[in-house]
Amino acid sequence: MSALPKIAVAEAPDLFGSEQAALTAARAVLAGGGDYQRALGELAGHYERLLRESRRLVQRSDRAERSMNQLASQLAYRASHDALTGALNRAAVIEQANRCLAKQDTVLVVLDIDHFKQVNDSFGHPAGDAVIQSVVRCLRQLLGAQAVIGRVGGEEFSVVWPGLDLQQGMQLGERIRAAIAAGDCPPPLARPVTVSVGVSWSARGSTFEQAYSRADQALYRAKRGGRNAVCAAD
Ligand SMILES: Nc1nc2c(ncn2[C@@H]2O[C@H](COP(=O)(O)OP(=O)(O)OP(=O)(O)O)[C@@H](O)[C@H]2O)c(=O)[nH]1
Repeated sequence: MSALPKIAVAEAPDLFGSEQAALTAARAVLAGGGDYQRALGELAGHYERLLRESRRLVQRSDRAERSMNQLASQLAYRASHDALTGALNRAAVIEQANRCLAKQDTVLVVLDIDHFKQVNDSFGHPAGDAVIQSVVRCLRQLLGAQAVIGRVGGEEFSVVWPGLDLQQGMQLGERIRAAIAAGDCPPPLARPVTVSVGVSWSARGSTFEQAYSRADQALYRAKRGGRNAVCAAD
């Protein structure tokens, strides 16, 4: 069997060739004597340049790290928030609710805009979008920035509130219903919309699916009962 031909591997150029040469020359002077001043001068020149370049590289890498961090937090925000309203998206609501339920009893309020299809049909999809945004704005104003407000479907929203009992949950649901019914939506609607609300209370250790399915059944009863109403889960 014939020997395999040797493949020439190109060596990467030494990025610090001239600095290395100056260092070698300085070492030689140090070991055997010679033109100290010249060797030191060359070394100092290279050292200064290296410092300058290093500073520039460190600044550049700091800038790159800052923009990577910004990008990472933007991506994390987009992955957990609804683009139209800035509310938590469904996956983030599930995560937050399960986290709350693992620690304590929790109330889940689910609300759905009444006759929303008519808004879209009468005023167009962009007006419908503005109504969705106004509902979330109203929830934020009413409940504060710390409240866990989510958009769990097209025109369906949720509020997760740990530590409340069912009666307090019903009061919360009623405050939400009343506040939305009292506020005007942006033009061309320029009148209030209403929401139907379902409220469930779940003991610590329950899952989001259990809490949601009971709140959703209550919401369904609120719709069937005539809308613009709050119902508690059995
Ligand atoms: N503008 C807009 N409309 C949406 C969005 N997501 C869902 N929808 C609309 O929401 C409407 C929901 O209609 P339905 O489920 O029939 O409910 P509804 O008309 O609100 O009636 P009820 O819930 O029974 O009171 C549909 O017309 C969807 O197209 C969205 O992001 N923007």
